Amino acid sequence: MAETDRITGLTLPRGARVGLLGGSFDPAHRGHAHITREALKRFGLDRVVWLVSPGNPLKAHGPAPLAERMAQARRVMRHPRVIVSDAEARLGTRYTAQTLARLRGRHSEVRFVWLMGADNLRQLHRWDNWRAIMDQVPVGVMARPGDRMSAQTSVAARVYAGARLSEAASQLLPLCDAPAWCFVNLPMSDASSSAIRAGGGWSA
Ligand SMILES: Nc1ncnc2c1ncn2[C@@H]1O[C@H](COP(=O)(O)OP(=O)(O)OP(=O)(O)O)[C@@H](O)[C@H]1O
Ligand SMILES: O=C(O)c1ccc[n+]([C@@H]2O[C@H](COP(=O)([O-])O)[C@@H](O)[C@H]2O)c1
Repeated sequence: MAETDRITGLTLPRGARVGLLGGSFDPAHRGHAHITREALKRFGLDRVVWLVSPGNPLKAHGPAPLAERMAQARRVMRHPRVIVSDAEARLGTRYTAQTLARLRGRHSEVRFVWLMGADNLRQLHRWDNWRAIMDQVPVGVMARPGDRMSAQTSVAARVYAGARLSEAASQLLPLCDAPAWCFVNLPMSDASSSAIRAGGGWSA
């Protein structure tokens, strides 16, 4: 039986292949659920953890309260292999490079994969210490409307071109040593939190 880590609150079996989907989830929507189900299949993951962020360091406006976003995320994503987590708030980290270092330290026998939509790969080089992200864990990138091509020619994609795994080999991603990244095409969802907020559709 896996033990629950007293700091992160996560119960992750030894050797498990665990995808981390970091996000504001302000609010969570069907696009998040869709890429999560795809990631489980395409990257051969045992679990996906939704890391509900205390606040994206690049976004000027703070999100809705964490408890509301967690509750909404749990309503949107009910799946036996998906965990909605406030581990970043528990760890007191906001920057992904730092979060990964702490998670890897506390769950040293887990194979983590950082997951993100193509829009985030496009701007990854603006994140704090971004190369440390690529150098710590394999990264799985999922197509998103409008960003499929630009992401693949982004700064991060070019700098780490030699570490790209072909889409046909996506199942191997969790077993790769970093740096390694893989872009997968999938039936795309145009859902976005900003569109929901703009439509006034956010209700916790
Ligand atoms: N429809 C989607 N297709 C692919 N990836 C997505 C989609 N929606 C969200 N993601 C990815 O999920 C992660 C968390 O996204 P986030 O919580 O910021 O939602 P968002 O819809 O992108 O929000 P916003 O519109 O406020 O930027 C990011 O890596 C993002 O790229
Ligand atoms: O570490 C950074 O500098 C950094 C900058 C921007 C975004 N992130 C992370 O990227 C994830 C997606 O953020 P968001 O707001 O687009 O959902 C979330 O986990 C953020 O903490 C991280």
